Amino acid sequence: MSTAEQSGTAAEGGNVKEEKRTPAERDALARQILDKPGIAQIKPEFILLDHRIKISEEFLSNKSKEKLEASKDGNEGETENGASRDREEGPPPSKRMRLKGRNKKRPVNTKLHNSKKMCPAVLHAQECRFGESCKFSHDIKKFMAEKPTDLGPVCINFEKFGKCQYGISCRYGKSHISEEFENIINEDLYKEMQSRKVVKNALYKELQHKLWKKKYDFEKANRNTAQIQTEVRTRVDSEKFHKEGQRLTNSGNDGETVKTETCDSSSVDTSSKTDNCSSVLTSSDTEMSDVGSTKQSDASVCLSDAEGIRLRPQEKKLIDFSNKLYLAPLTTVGNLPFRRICKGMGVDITCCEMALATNILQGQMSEWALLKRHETEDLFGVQICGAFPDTLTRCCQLINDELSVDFVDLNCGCPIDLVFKKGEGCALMGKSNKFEQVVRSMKSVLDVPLTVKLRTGIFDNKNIAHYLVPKLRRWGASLVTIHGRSREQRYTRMADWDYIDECAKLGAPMPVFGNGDLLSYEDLDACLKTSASGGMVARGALIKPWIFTEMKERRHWDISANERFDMLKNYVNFGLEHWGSDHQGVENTRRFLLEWLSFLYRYIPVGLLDQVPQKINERPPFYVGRSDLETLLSSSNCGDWIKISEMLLGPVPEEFNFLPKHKANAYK
Ligand SMILES: Cc1cc2nc3c(=O)[nH]c(=O)nc-3n(C[C@H](O)[C@H](O)[C@H](O)COP(=O)(O)O)c2cc1C
Repeated sequence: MSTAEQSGTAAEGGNVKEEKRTPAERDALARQILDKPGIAQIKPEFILLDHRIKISEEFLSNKSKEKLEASKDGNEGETENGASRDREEGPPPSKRMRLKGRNKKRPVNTKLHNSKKMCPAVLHAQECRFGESCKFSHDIKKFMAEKPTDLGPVCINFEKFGKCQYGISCRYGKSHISEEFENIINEDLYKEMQSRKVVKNALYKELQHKLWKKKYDFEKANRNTAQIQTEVRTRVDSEKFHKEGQRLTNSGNDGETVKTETCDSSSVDTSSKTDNCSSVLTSSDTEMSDVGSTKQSDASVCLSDAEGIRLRPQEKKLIDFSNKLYLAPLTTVGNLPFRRICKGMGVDITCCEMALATNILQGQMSEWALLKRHETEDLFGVQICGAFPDTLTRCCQLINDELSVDFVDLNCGCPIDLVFKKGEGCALMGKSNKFEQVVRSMKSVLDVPLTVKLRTGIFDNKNIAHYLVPKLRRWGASLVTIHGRSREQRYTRMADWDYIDECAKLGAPMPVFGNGDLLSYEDLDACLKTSASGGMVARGALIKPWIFTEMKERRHWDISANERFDMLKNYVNFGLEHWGSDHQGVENTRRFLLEWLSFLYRYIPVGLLDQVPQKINERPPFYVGRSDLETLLSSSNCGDWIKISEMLLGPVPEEFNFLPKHKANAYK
């Protein structure tokens, strides 16, 4: 039985018999639960057998109070939004249900009807060019009369930038909307902030049009890709020819076939078990020719540019990645406001969420939004994902020429079917020749370092990263990060740090970062005892962003619930800055906050633990915090996350629904 199943069974027992137990029996059961392996060691006095979170009424919105009343009448099973249940209620879901994926059929976010939105032109005191046919409201008085009451007295955008661009539609408009419904501007502050460029990498209209009309000049990328593709293909053909000749000679001699290393010249053989790294070290005959060809092509590609001044390899920007703390790219949750929180907690390297190269090349606004960089992000990279050398190289040229980034990361770890089946993400690991073309071509158009994020391999027990790491060094990667699990494993097992160690040795002197299960400074210490040059933190940062402070100061921080709540307030303010302070901005901020809360609740306060540190895959029994707020923050109940969002962003709109997007927030 798995750890999670064990804990589930124990807790279920607790729920069913709760009414009939004496205090002594309850205590005994609590200890029994605690003694189970894989369960976080919470001090017995905090263990709660009745799992319903008790929250002071002051924290509850009117809607929540109504729901609470309803639940007292017996409708306890469903949470506030009717979407999720307490994790120990009812029979455990079948394997099929668990594997089904929660993000299918997720409820769609409710959107305000266009007639209830102000026309953007009117908002900015301009004339609307659509006139009568405009689908938005032009009636300012009606709009203001119907507008719900403000969510707070202070608008973060007005306070920080001297002007709130959401004008009268701002949900915190009291501070900057005059009695005549005009948007007040603090001119001095506004001018100062305009010149500062707090957020970089926005897509401007002219560039978007060029991309839409396919008028951007990708000559450099196209030329380099074609040249490198020809080189790789010629080498592969000559190797094939050579091998075939050898095979014929040998079969002519004594009938034996010769087994040769397939890794350099063809697709990585993912069907054979390749756990022994020594084979890579000894099969270096092709390595030498590889090194030669890479060097030669790099030189020719980088120095043959006639159109302008190009950087020679030794002039390109170098980054010393070693011993830096790296916040992993995190789709949906690793947004700019969250990265600002982590910067405040001491992280060194930040990276944007994975962006698809094809969408960037098409000038899609939503994809470009992922590439935005805040001024506090002093070592910042963008992560791109794609399948083909030409698209990825063009995307790199665009990033290199138009954006402010310190490095570009190639995603070769994404396991999801949608990406994998297109030959992107993790699939590149299984195509050695294509992988070489991709990395060398991308590298050839970049003036900043190229980094690569890998998994141990595609299939369980068939590790292939050790083949690829030395090659990536030769192809020009400046850093490789290895997530110590295969695509097939997802999060079902602990990351394999011994294997990461072996790969890091093979990659030297190129730095190799380890990634997987880091949740405390002790975990980082263990990581740095391997040959890895540093650690990348993913879920650990979502569960406790102050992990970076703990790692830097080498201590456990018994952070109070109030401090954690203040952190959420900061996040919400960053969110209103980033997504906007009008209705849509508030609801976007709420949605991303809820996604984050679906990880954050897993933090167990240090002061409650019998055994420090908390481990990432340990599931705690139900417990009470040292205050109502601490208890609320530890709730795994989706309805409680919504309550927290209401404490920060006011009541949810009617028919509000939420289901977390990522399955990785579950213990299994
Ligand atoms: C919510 C979530 C989103 C992720 N998004 C990305 C991503 O966009 N790009 C990527 O390379 N890895 C992504 N990952 C994988 C993580 O970067 C990391 O490799 C993995 O979670 C293992 O690290 P951990 O054990 O510290 O969580 C994501 C992981 C999670 C949990």
